[in-house]
Amino acid sequence: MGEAPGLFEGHLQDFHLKSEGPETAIDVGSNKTYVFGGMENESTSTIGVRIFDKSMGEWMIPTVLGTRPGSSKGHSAVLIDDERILVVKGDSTSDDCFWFLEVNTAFVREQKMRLGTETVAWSKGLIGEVEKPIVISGPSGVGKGTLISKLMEEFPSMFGFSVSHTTRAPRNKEQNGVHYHFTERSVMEKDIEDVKFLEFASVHGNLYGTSVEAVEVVADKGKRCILDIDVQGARSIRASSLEAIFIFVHPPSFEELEKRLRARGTETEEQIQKRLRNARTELDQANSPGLFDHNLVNDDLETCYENLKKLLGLNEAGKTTTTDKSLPELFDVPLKHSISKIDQKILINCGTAERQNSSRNMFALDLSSIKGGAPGRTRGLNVYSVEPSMNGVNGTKMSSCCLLTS
Ligand SMILES: Nc1nc2c(ncn2[C@@H]2O[C@H](COP(=O)(O)OP(=O)(O)O)[C@@H](O)[C@H]2O)c(=O)[nH]1
Ligand SMILES: Nc1ncnc2c1ncn2[C@@H]1O[C@H](COP(=O)(O)OP(=O)(O)O)[C@@H](O)[C@H]1O
Repeated sequence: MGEAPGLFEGHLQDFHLKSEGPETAIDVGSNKTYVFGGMENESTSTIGVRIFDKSMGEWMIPTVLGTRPGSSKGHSAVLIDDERILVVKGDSTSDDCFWFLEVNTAFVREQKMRLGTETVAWSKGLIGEVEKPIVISGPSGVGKGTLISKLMEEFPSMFGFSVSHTTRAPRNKEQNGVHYHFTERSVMEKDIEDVKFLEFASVHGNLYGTSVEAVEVVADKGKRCILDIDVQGARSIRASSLEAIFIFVHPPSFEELEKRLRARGTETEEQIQKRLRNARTELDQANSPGLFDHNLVNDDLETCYENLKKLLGLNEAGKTTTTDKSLPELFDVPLKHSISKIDQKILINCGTAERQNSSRNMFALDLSSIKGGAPGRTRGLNVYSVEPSMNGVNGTKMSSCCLLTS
């Protein structure tokens, strides 16, 4: 904390402030100016964030949540609404140029209360429609893993598994980083403190959790995320900003569940007993109002799998289209570019002397399409190329114009 450096004196009211070096300042409300740029510190290479509180005349260094953008030699920024700022990284491609700094979303407000510090959260913007993640819950031994494996095998380009963290010991054939990230309890507890998990729960005596990164990795590949988590985790996800489809898998009978658990041969008798006790509670909770969207009974495996595909809209035709699914076409955002906000659209002008003949100089980002937010990715960005006109774009008069840095 300290005094505003001379650089900003007299300029802080200016909505689009240009600073020396790769720094940007954006006013949010009448009291705060968010300044970002440079490096956070020598050991991290990311865009740092500071806040100047005008009423107090003090700088604040916020707690920064979410995966951060890599460092950039220049970026532009614009205030979207009183909840978030869009930062466009220069000298990058469209799969890594849109970053949202959440300053007052529900998630950020909640974390501010919890941490007792000024807090912001980064959320990377992903172009294109990504379908909602799928949460699959059900008692131990019901066949969740078997169903998920079948889905991933049949549709490898469509689905990606969210690899959870757990403190339980690996089973014989389980690989670290593939089935789970096997973790020490103390490490996982620290990561939970540092808000690295979307959700976590104590299940059968061990900690399990979905890290923000586990979901982001899948989203970044343009795949639909599948989460195999318990009922407590499903509840937490329901309450979070991650919109998902919730499926509960039932056994045909309690006896059959016990038979499968024993036949799997991965647990000791004591662990089997614990899992069976917990299964009764989980089965009771399957009917909690508003929690699960779909219930499946895994009696005959093939029938259950077909039903799962049906409820996910995967018929033979779907299979053909989804296998051909490709990521959106990439475009470059040069270091020198500018952005402007017009109603619910952001215009990105990539026009430079060298690129004057390029037909792909001007892009529009439709803000009305954005979904989700921190922690995780802001999905479904609709970006398209537009023709500039004398009076703005397609006759729309440009309002605020934003800075570019270099
Ligand atoms: N809340 C939560 N539960 C999880 C997570 N990962 C796995 N689980 C659940 O933990 C329970 C135990 O999983 P596991 O030890 O692999 O045993 P299994 O269900 O018998 O295969 C299952 O109900 C999983 O759905 C997670 O990240 N979060
Ligand atoms: N419909 C089914 N009929 C018979 N056995 C099944 C069926 N579905 C799964 N299994 C078997 O039951 C055991 C438990 O399945 P698994 O997928 O590990 O359950 P979960 O992931 O829910 O703990 C495995 O040995 C699996 O092969």
